[in-house]
Amino acid sequence: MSSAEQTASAKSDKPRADVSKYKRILLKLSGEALTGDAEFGIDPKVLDRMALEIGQLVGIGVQVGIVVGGGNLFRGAALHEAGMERVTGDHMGMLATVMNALAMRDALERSNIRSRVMSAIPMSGVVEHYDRRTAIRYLTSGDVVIFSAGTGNPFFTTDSAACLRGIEIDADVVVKATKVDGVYDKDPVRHPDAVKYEQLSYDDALDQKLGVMDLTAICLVRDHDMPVRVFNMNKSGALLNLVVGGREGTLIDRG
Ligand SMILES: Nc1ncnc2c1ncn2[C@@H]1O[C@H](COP(=O)(O)OP(=O)(O)O)[C@@H](O)[C@H]1O
Ligand SMILES: O=c1ccn([C@@H]2O[C@H](COP(=O)(O)OP(=O)(O)O)[C@@H](O)[C@H]2O)c(=O)[nH]1
Repeated sequence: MSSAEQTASAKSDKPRADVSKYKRILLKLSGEALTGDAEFGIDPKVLDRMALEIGQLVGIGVQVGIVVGGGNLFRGAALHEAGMERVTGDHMGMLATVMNALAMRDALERSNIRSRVMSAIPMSGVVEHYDRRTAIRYLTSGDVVIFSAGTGNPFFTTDSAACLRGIEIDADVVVKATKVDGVYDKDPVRHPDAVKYEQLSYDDALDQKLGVMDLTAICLVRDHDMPVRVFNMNKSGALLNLVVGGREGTLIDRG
């Protein structure tokens, strides 16, 4: 554990799982990851697989908060490019994350994993409004908490929301699930010769504009010394492995 992670763990009040390195994590799932083999929307098979992997963490006593993206349905920037007013597009993007969160909760509950959805935008009768202290109470009691509607504000991304919620709930680490194995010196999808980093400092990630996470999100974790691990969610067992201390993906921290 880095000293930052030890500090984060020491100041939290949650029960400790023995086998895991991290006791409370914030998992960021991108909307696109939910599409799987489908052309658009949500692939139930992907949700079921994710529920299984999240259930393994809950099974060893890890407290799991999740921020879901909405890029499989709507992105404000893309809608704006197509002519829509940006703020309206961002509102649609945030509502898309609520739909994904409901689908995720459904998959978790079908796997007998207790879960809650909270929304940064009040949506009475559909989901609970986000409240930090309530969220921490749910996590402490072992429920998975899915944070939806991003930060509730336009011009942000769900990466920033994940970092924000991770800091707020005093998570030990923010874990970002992607389609690639970690952070590379350039986009590995477009450059087959890209080289993967095992570890990267916040400042290097900012200076090199590495593209795997937006810069607002990286500034936030840097300012609050919150470690981030980027890993491949398509690799079966990778999530559990990294939570028990395996060297999965790339660690972004103080360096
Ligand atoms: N330096 C980089 N290292 C790793 N991935 C990168 C990098 N630059 C760009 N990417 C891209 O970022 C994507 C992962 O970010 P993610 O937020 O999951 O995707 P999206 O923005 O499509 O939801 C990868 O699929 C990869 O193509
Ligand atoms: O705090 C937030 C988070 C998200 N969004 C909107 O919601 C969309 C979906 O989120 P994101 O693109 O981060 O999803 P992902 O790429 O993770 O699927 C974004 O494009 C924004 O339009 C927003 O306005 N504020």
